Amino acid sequence: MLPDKDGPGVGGGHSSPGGEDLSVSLFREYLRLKTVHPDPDYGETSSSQDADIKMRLLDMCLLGLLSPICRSGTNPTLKSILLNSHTDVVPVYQEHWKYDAFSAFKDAEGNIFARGSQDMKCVTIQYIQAVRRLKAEGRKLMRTVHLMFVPDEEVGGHKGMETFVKHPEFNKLNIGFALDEGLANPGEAFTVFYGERNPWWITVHCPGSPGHGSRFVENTAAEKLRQVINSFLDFREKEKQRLNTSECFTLGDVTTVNMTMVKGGVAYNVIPADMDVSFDLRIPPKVNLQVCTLVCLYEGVFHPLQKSMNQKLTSTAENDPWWSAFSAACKAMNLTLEKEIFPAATDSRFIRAVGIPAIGFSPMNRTPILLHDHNEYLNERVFLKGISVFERLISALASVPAFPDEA
Ligand SMILES: CSCC[C@H](NC=O)C(=O)O
Ligand SMILES: [Zn+2]
Ligand SMILES: [Zn+2]
Repeated sequence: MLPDKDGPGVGGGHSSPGGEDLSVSLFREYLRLKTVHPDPDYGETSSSQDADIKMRLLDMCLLGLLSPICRSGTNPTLKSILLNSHTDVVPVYQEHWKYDAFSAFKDAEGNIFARGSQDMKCVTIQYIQAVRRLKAEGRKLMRTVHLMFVPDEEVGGHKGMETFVKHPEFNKLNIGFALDEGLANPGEAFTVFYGERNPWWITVHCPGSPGHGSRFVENTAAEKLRQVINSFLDFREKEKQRLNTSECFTLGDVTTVNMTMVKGGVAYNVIPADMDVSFDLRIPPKVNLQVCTLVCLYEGVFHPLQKSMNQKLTSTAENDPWWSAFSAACKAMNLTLEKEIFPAATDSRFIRAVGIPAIGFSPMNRTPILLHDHNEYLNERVFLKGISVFERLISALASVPAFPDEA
Protein backbone atom coordinates (compact mmCIF):
# COMPACT_ATOMS: atom_id res chain seq x y z
CA MET A 1 0.00 0.00 0.00
CA LEU A 2 2.76 2.47 0.85
CA PRO A 3 4.40 3.91 -2.23
CA ASP A 4 8.14 3.93 -2.73
CA LYS A 5 10.24 7.07 -3.14
CA ASP A 6 8.90 7.78 -6.60
CA GLY A 7 5.35 7.68 -5.22
CA PRO A 8 3.47 10.34 -3.27
CA GLY A 9 6.43 11.02 -0.96
CA VAL A 10 6.14 13.35 2.04
CA GLY A 11 3.50 15.77 0.77
CA GLY A 12 3.85 19.04 2.66
CA GLY A 13 2.92 21.30 -0.23
CA HIS A 14 4.15 18.91 -2.91
CA SER A 15 1.27 18.26 -5.23
CA SER A 16 0.31 15.80 -7.88
CA PRO A 17 -0.36 16.88 -11.50
CA GLY A 18 -4.04 17.38 -10.52
CA GLY A 19 -2.98 19.95 -7.91
CA GLU A 20 -3.71 17.76 -4.91
CA ASP A 21 -1.28 17.49 -2.03
CA LEU A 22 0.49 14.14 -2.29
CA SER A 23 -0.38 13.21 1.30
CA VAL A 24 -4.06 13.73 0.47
CA SER A 25 -3.71 11.47 -2.58
CA LEU A 26 -2.14 8.78 -0.39
CA PHE A 27 -4.93 9.16 2.19
CA ARG A 28 -7.59 8.76 -0.50
CA GLU A 29 -5.81 5.75 -1.94
CA TYR A 30 -5.85 4.10 1.50
CA LEU A 31 -9.55 4.92 1.98
CA ARG A 32 -10.36 2.97 -1.17
CA LEU A 33 -9.04 -0.30 0.31
CA LYS A 34 -11.98 -2.38 1.51
CA THR A 35 -10.86 -3.28 4.99
CA VAL A 36 -14.51 -3.35 5.96
CA HIS A 37 -16.25 -5.81 8.27
CA PRO A 38 -17.59 -8.44 8.24
CA ASP A 39 -14.96 -9.62 5.75
CA PRO A 40 -12.11 -7.11 5.76
CA ASP A 41 -9.49 -7.47 3.04
CA TYR A 42 -6.27 -6.82 4.95
CA GLY A 43 -4.13 -8.12 2.09
CA GLU A 44 -3.20 -4.88 0.42
CA THR A 45 -2.52 -3.00 3.65
CA SER A 46 0.27 -5.41 4.46
CA SER A 47 2.80 -4.56 1.79
CA SER A 48 5.35 -1.78 1.58
CA GLN A 49 8.21 -0.92 -0.68
CA ASP A 50 8.98 2.15 1.38
CA ALA A 51 12.70 2.71 1.68
CA ASP A 52 12.50 5.03 4.71
CA ILE A 53 10.24 2.99 6.89
CA LYS A 54 11.26 -0.57 7.50
CA MET A 55 8.22 -2.76 7.76
CA ARG A 56 7.72 -6.32 8.74
CA LEU A 57 4.74 -8.53 9.10
CA LEU A 58 4.18 -10.14 12.42
CA ASP A 59 2.42 -13.46 12.41
CA MET A 60 -0.28 -13.23 15.05
CA CYS A 61 0.25 -16.66 16.57
CA LEU A 62 -2.34 -19.12 15.39
CA LEU A 63 -4.78 -16.47 14.42
CA GLY A 64 -3.73 -16.16 10.81
CA LEU A 65 -3.82 -12.39 10.88
CA LEU A 66 -0.90 -10.17 10.07
CA SER A 67 0.22 -6.97 11.71
CA PRO A 68 2.91 -4.88 10.09
CA ILE A 69 5.29 -2.96 12.29
CA CYS A 70 7.45 -0.12 11.07
CA ARG A 71 10.61 0.88 12.83
CA SER A 72 12.46 4.14 12.82
CA GLY A 73 15.03 5.61 15.18
CA THR A 74 18.00 3.82 16.53
CA ASN A 75 18.45 4.01 20.31
CA PRO A 76 17.40 0.61 21.62
CA THR A 77 18.06 1.27 25.31
CA LEU A 78 15.40 3.93 25.91
CA LYS A 79 11.70 3.16 26.05
CA SER A 80 10.06 3.63 22.67
CA ILE A 81 7.02 5.52 21.42
CA LEU A 82 4.15 3.60 19.85
CA LEU A 83 1.96 5.16 17.16
CA ASN A 84 -0.94 2.76 16.95
CA SER A 85 -3.76 2.64 14.43
CA HIS A 86 -6.25 0.04 13.33
CA THR A 87 -6.75 -0.79 9.65
CA ASP A 88 -10.33 -2.09 9.77
CA VAL A 89 -13.51 -0.06 9.35
CA VAL A 90 -17.18 -0.63 10.16
CA PRO A 91 -19.79 -1.44 7.47
CA VAL A 92 -21.91 1.20 5.72
CA TYR A 93 -25.53 1.63 4.68
CA GLN A 94 -24.56 2.69 1.16
CA GLU A 95 -28.09 3.85 0.32
CA HIS A 96 -27.76 6.60 2.94
CA TRP A 97 -24.46 7.93 1.58
CA LYS A 98 -24.18 10.84 -0.85
CA TYR A 99 -21.21 9.15 -2.55
CA ASP A 100 -19.73 5.65 -2.76
CA ALA A 101 -18.31 5.08 0.74
CA PHE A 102 -15.15 3.55 -0.71
CA SER A 103 -14.50 6.03 -3.52
CA ALA A 104 -12.99 8.75 -1.28
CA PHE A 105 -14.88 11.42 -3.22
CA LYS A 106 -13.63 14.96 -2.57
CA ASP A 107 -16.16 17.78 -2.91
CA ALA A 108 -15.52 21.42 -3.88
CA GLU A 109 -14.83 22.37 -0.22
CA GLY A 110 -12.18 19.69 0.09
CA ASN A 111 -14.31 17.34 2.21
CA ILE A 112 -13.24 13.73 1.62
CA PHE A 113 -16.12 11.29 2.06
CA ALA A 114 -15.27 7.70 2.94
CA ARG A 115 -15.75 5.09 5.64
CA GLY A 116 -12.66 5.39 7.80
CA SER A 117 -11.93 9.01 6.90
CA GLN A 118 -12.25 9.85 10.63
CA ASP A 119 -12.01 6.35 12.14
CA MET A 120 -9.10 6.08 11.72
CA LYS A 121 -7.36 5.88 8.33
CA CYS A 122 -6.59 9.60 8.55
CA VAL A 123 -4.40 9.03 11.59
CA THR A 124 -2.55 6.12 9.97
CA ILE A 125 -1.49 8.26 7.01
CA GLN A 126 -0.76 11.27 9.22
CA TYR A 127 1.62 9.17 11.35
CA ILE A 128 3.37 7.82 8.25
CA GLN A 129 3.74 11.20 6.58
CA ALA A 130 4.88 12.87 9.81
CA VAL A 131 7.58 10.23 10.35
CA ARG A 132 8.65 10.56 6.71
CA ARG A 133 8.97 14.32 7.03
CA LEU A 134 11.06 13.99 10.19
CA LYS A 135 13.31 11.58 8.32
CA ALA A 136 13.47 13.80 5.24
CA GLU A 137 14.50 16.73 7.45
CA GLY A 138 17.28 14.57 8.88
CA ARG A 139 15.91 14.87 12.41
CA LYS A 140 17.53 12.43 14.82
CA LEU A 141 15.00 11.06 17.26
CA MET A 142 16.35 10.01 20.64
CA ARG A 143 13.70 7.37 21.26
CA THR A 144 12.65 4.75 18.76
CA VAL A 145 9.23 5.27 17.19
CA HIS A 146 7.15 2.23 16.26
CA LEU A 147 4.17 2.37 13.96
CA MET A 148 1.67 -0.42 14.40
CA PHE A 149 -1.23 -1.21 12.08
CA VAL A 150 -3.55 -3.66 13.79
CA PRO A 151 -6.61 -5.55 12.55
CA ASP A 152 -10.02 -6.17 14.11
CA GLU A 153 -10.31 -3.21 16.50
CA GLU A 154 -13.89 -2.69 15.41
CA VAL A 155 -14.92 -6.18 16.48
CA GLY A 156 -13.29 -6.16 19.90
CA GLY A 157 -9.59 -6.56 19.12
CA HIS A 158 -9.48 -10.24 20.15
CA LYS A 159 -7.51 -11.24 17.07
CA GLY A 160 -5.68 -7.93 17.08
CA MET A 161 -4.34 -5.82 19.93
CA GLU A 162 -5.78 -7.91 22.76
CA THR A 163 -3.65 -10.85 21.63
CA PHE A 164 -0.70 -8.77 20.50
CA VAL A 165 -0.07 -7.09 23.88
CA LYS A 166 0.51 -10.56 25.36
CA HIS A 167 2.86 -11.60 22.53
CA PRO A 168 6.64 -11.72 23.28
CA GLU A 169 7.22 -9.56 20.17
CA PHE A 170 5.20 -6.77 21.77
CA ASN A 171 7.34 -6.91 24.91
CA LYS A 172 10.49 -6.66 22.83
CA LEU A 173 9.37 -3.28 21.49
CA ASN A 174 9.97 -1.82 24.98
CA ILE A 175 7.19 0.73 24.63
CA GLY A 176 7.05 3.60 27.14
CA PHE A 177 4.16 5.63 25.77
CA ALA A 178 1.48 5.18 23.11
CA LEU A 179 -0.72 7.32 20.90
CA ASP A 180 -3.97 5.87 19.56
CA GLU A 181 -7.25 7.13 18.15
CA GLY A 182 -9.46 9.91 19.51
CA LEU A 183 -12.52 11.74 18.20
CA ALA A 184 -13.23 14.82 16.12
CA ASN A 185 -14.17 18.08 17.85
CA PRO A 186 -16.72 20.37 16.15
CA GLY A 187 -15.18 23.47 17.76
CA GLU A 188 -11.75 25.06 17.68
CA ALA A 189 -10.29 22.80 20.37
CA PHE A 190 -8.82 19.30 20.01
CA THR A 191 -10.02 16.50 22.28
CA VAL A 192 -7.56 14.17 23.99
CA PHE A 193 -8.56 11.00 25.81
CA TYR A 194 -6.75 9.72 28.91
CA GLY A 195 -9.08 6.81 29.74
CA GLU A 196 -12.06 4.88 28.46
CA ARG A 197 -15.39 3.63 29.66
CA ASN A 198 -15.67 -0.12 30.18
CA PRO A 199 -17.82 -1.86 27.57
CA TRP A 200 -20.17 -4.51 28.94
CA TRP A 201 -22.22 -6.46 26.42
CA ILE A 202 -24.69 -8.49 28.44
CA THR A 203 -27.72 -10.67 27.84
CA VAL A 204 -30.48 -11.35 30.34
CA HIS A 205 -32.22 -14.66 29.95
CA CYS A 206 -35.93 -14.49 30.83
CA PRO A 207 -37.52 -17.93 31.32
CA GLY A 208 -41.26 -18.30 31.86
CA SER A 209 -44.27 -20.60 31.72
CA PRO A 210 -45.38 -21.55 28.23
CA GLY A 211 -48.96 -22.09 27.04
CA HIS A 212 -51.69 -21.16 24.56
CA GLY A 213 -51.64 -17.56 23.32
CA SER A 214 -55.34 -17.17 24.18
CA ARG A 215 -54.91 -17.60 28.00
CA PHE A 216 -53.73 -15.62 31.04
CA VAL A 217 -50.72 -17.82 31.81
CA GLU A 218 -48.91 -16.83 35.06
CA ASN A 219 -45.18 -15.90 35.14
CA THR A 220 -44.57 -15.58 31.43
CA ALA A 221 -41.18 -14.82 29.92
CA ALA A 222 -42.59 -11.55 28.58
CA GLU A 223 -43.47 -10.33 32.11
CA LYS A 224 -39.96 -11.02 33.31
CA LEU A 225 -38.59 -9.40 30.15
CA ARG A 226 -40.67 -6.27 30.83
CA GLN A 227 -39.28 -5.95 34.38
CA VAL A 228 -35.73 -6.27 33.10
CA ILE A 229 -36.21 -3.79 30.27
CA ASN A 230 -37.89 -1.29 32.59
CA SER A 231 -35.15 -1.52 35.15
CA PHE A 232 -32.31 -1.00 32.62
CA LEU A 233 -34.14 1.75 30.72
CA ASP A 234 -35.12 3.59 33.95
CA PHE A 235 -31.43 3.67 34.84
CA ARG A 236 -30.68 4.88 31.28
CA GLU A 237 -33.12 7.77 31.75
CA LYS A 238 -31.43 8.83 35.02
CA GLU A 239 -27.99 8.83 33.44
CA LYS A 240 -29.30 10.78 30.45
CA GLN A 241 -30.72 13.41 32.80
CA ARG A 242 -27.39 13.63 34.60
CA LEU A 243 -25.63 14.30 31.30
CA ASN A 244 -28.20 16.84 30.10
CA THR A 245 -28.51 18.79 33.31
CA SER A 246 -24.88 19.33 34.19
CA GLU A 247 -22.46 21.45 32.23
CA CYS A 248 -19.42 19.61 33.51
CA PHE A 249 -20.42 16.13 32.27
CA THR A 250 -19.33 14.69 28.96
CA LEU A 251 -20.55 11.36 27.55
CA GLY A 252 -17.47 9.66 28.99
CA ASP A 253 -18.51 10.64 32.56
CA VAL A 254 -21.90 8.90 32.64
CA THR A 255 -23.04 5.31 32.08
CA THR A 256 -24.92 4.67 28.86
CA VAL A 257 -27.31 1.74 28.50
CA ASN A 258 -28.83 0.72 25.21
CA MET A 259 -31.08 -2.22 24.53
CA THR A 260 -29.70 -3.63 21.30
CA MET A 261 -31.24 -7.09 20.74
CA VAL A 262 -34.34 -9.07 21.73
CA LYS A 263 -34.80 -12.75 20.94
CA GLY A 264 -37.57 -15.24 21.56
CA GLY A 265 -40.83 -16.75 20.40
CA VAL A 266 -41.78 -19.32 17.80
CA ALA A 267 -45.39 -18.54 16.78
CA TYR A 268 -48.13 -15.93 17.34
CA ASN A 269 -50.21 -18.27 19.49
CA VAL A 270 -47.50 -19.99 21.56
CA ILE A 271 -46.39 -18.25 24.76
CA PRO A 272 -42.61 -18.74 24.68
CA ALA A 273 -40.69 -20.59 27.37
CA ASP A 274 -37.89 -18.03 27.27
CA MET A 275 -36.84 -14.69 25.84
CA ASP A 276 -33.44 -12.96 25.79
CA VAL A 277 -32.68 -9.28 25.89
CA SER A 278 -29.24 -7.78 25.27
CA PHE A 279 -27.76 -4.47 26.34
CA ASP A 280 -24.68 -2.43 25.47
CA LEU A 281 -23.46 -0.71 28.65
CA ARG A 282 -20.52 1.70 28.80
CA ILE A 283 -19.31 2.33 32.34
CA PRO A 284 -16.98 5.23 33.28
CA PRO A 285 -13.66 4.31 34.94
CA LYS A 286 -14.63 5.81 38.32
CA VAL A 287 -17.82 3.78 38.74
CA ASN A 288 -17.61 0.81 41.15
CA LEU A 289 -17.68 -2.22 38.87
CA GLN A 290 -18.37 -4.64 41.74
CA VAL A 291 -21.67 -2.86 42.35
CA CYS A 292 -22.48 -3.06 38.62
CA THR A 293 -21.73 -6.78 38.70
CA LEU A 294 -24.11 -7.29 41.64
CA VAL A 295 -26.89 -5.32 39.94
CA CYS A 296 -26.48 -7.37 36.78
CA LEU A 297 -26.49 -10.64 38.74
CA TYR A 298 -29.69 -9.53 40.46
CA GLU A 299 -31.24 -8.90 37.06
CA GLY A 300 -30.17 -12.39 35.96
CA VAL A 301 -27.46 -11.49 33.49
CA PHE A 302 -25.78 -14.38 31.82
CA HIS A 303 -23.04 -14.78 29.28
CA PRO A 304 -21.42 -11.37 29.10
CA LEU A 305 -19.78 -11.15 25.69
CA GLN A 306 -17.72 -8.17 26.80
CA LYS A 307 -17.07 -7.35 30.43
CA SER A 308 -14.05 -5.10 30.55
CA MET A 309 -12.84 -4.43 34.12
CA ASN A 310 -9.88 -2.21 33.31
CA GLN A 311 -10.11 1.20 35.00
CA LYS A 312 -6.56 2.44 34.36
CA LEU A 313 -6.17 6.10 33.50
CA THR A 314 -3.19 7.74 31.81
CA SER A 315 -1.64 10.48 33.91
CA THR A 316 -2.23 14.03 32.75
CA ALA A 317 -0.42 15.51 35.74
CA GLU A 318 1.79 18.49 34.93
CA ASN A 319 4.84 16.64 36.23
CA ASP A 320 4.24 13.50 34.17
CA PRO A 321 7.07 13.50 31.60
CA TRP A 322 5.01 12.07 28.72
CA TRP A 323 2.00 14.30 29.30
CA SER A 324 4.16 17.34 29.85
CA ALA A 325 5.93 16.71 26.49
CA PHE A 326 2.58 16.17 24.75
CA SER A 327 0.84 19.21 26.24
CA ALA A 328 3.86 21.51 25.84
CA ALA A 329 4.09 20.63 22.13
CA CYS A 330 0.37 21.39 21.73
CA LYS A 331 0.79 24.67 23.58
CA ALA A 332 3.69 25.63 21.33
CA MET A 333 1.36 25.07 18.35
CA ASN A 334 -1.41 27.15 20.04
CA LEU A 335 -3.73 24.15 20.19
CA THR A 336 -6.39 24.14 22.88
CA LEU A 337 -6.90 20.70 24.42
CA GLU A 338 -10.03 19.29 26.03
CA LYS A 339 -9.32 16.27 28.22
CA GLU A 340 -12.01 13.60 28.27
CA ILE A 341 -12.81 9.95 28.92
CA PHE A 342 -13.33 8.13 25.61
CA PRO A 343 -17.03 7.18 25.44
CA ALA A 344 -16.53 3.98 23.38
CA ALA A 345 -13.74 1.40 23.40
CA THR A 346 -10.43 1.47 21.51
CA ASP A 347 -7.26 -0.61 21.50
CA SER A 348 -5.88 1.81 24.12
CA ARG A 349 -7.63 -0.26 26.79
CA PHE A 350 -5.37 -3.21 26.03
CA ILE A 351 -2.27 -0.99 25.98
CA ARG A 352 -3.16 0.63 29.32
CA ALA A 353 -4.00 -2.81 30.77
CA VAL A 354 -0.35 -3.91 30.35
CA GLY A 355 0.82 -0.77 32.15
CA ILE A 356 1.69 1.46 29.20
CA PRO A 357 0.30 5.03 29.29
CA ALA A 358 -1.76 5.83 26.19
CA ILE A 359 -3.41 8.99 24.91
CA GLY A 360 -6.23 8.91 22.35
CA PHE A 361 -5.76 11.72 19.88
CA SER A 362 -7.03 12.23 16.33
CA PRO A 363 -6.23 15.82 15.36
CA MET A 364 -9.58 16.82 13.86
CA ASN A 365 -10.99 20.14 15.06
CA ARG A 366 -13.79 22.07 13.29
CA THR A 367 -15.18 18.64 12.34
CA PRO A 368 -18.48 16.98 13.31
CA ILE A 369 -18.14 13.58 15.02
CA LEU A 370 -19.11 11.17 12.23
CA LEU A 371 -17.37 7.91 13.10
CA HIS A 372 -19.58 4.91 12.26
CA ASP A 373 -22.14 7.37 10.79
CA HIS A 374 -23.44 7.89 7.25
CA ASN A 375 -21.40 10.30 5.10
CA GLU A 376 -18.30 10.19 7.32
CA TYR A 377 -15.86 12.80 6.01
CA LEU A 378 -12.77 14.79 6.83
CA ASN A 379 -11.67 18.04 5.25
CA GLU A 380 -8.31 17.88 3.48
CA ARG A 381 -7.00 21.01 5.21
CA VAL A 382 -7.78 19.56 8.64
CA PHE A 383 -6.11 16.32 7.55
CA LEU A 384 -2.98 18.15 6.35
CA LYS A 385 -2.74 20.24 9.52
CA GLY A 386 -2.82 16.96 11.46
CA ILE A 387 0.41 15.82 9.79
CA SER A 388 2.24 18.91 11.05
CA VAL A 389 0.69 18.41 14.49
CA PHE A 390 1.96 14.82 14.64
CA GLU A 391 5.38 15.90 13.38
CA ARG A 392 5.78 18.17 16.42
CA LEU A 393 4.24 15.68 18.81
CA ILE A 394 6.34 12.73 17.71
CA SER A 395 9.47 14.82 17.88
CA ALA A 396 8.58 16.01 21.41
CA LEU A 397 7.69 12.54 22.69
CA ALA A 398 10.81 10.98 21.19
CA SER A 399 12.85 13.66 22.97
CA VAL A 400 11.57 12.98 26.49
CA PRO A 401 14.80 12.78 28.52
CA ALA A 402 15.95 9.40 29.81
CA PHE A 403 14.40 8.38 33.13
CA PRO A 404 16.71 7.37 36.00
CA ASP A 405 15.87 3.68 35.43
CA GLU A 406 16.71 3.95 31.73
CA ALA A 407 20.25 5.21 32.21
C1 LIG B 1 -16.26 -3.48 23.03
S1 LIG B 1 -15.37 -4.04 21.70
C2 LIG B 1 -15.96 -3.02 20.41
C3 LIG B 1 -15.13 -1.86 20.18
C4 LIG B 1 -15.85 -0.77 19.47
N1 LIG B 1 -14.85 0.19 19.11
C5 LIG B 1 -15.14 1.25 18.35
O1 LIG B 1 -16.24 1.55 17.97
C6 LIG B 1 -16.91 -0.18 20.37
O2 LIG B 1 -18.08 -0.62 20.24
O3 LIG B 1 -16.66 0.68 21.21
ZN1 LIG C 1 -11.49 3.44 15.56
ZN1 LIG D 1 -14.69 2.65 15.14
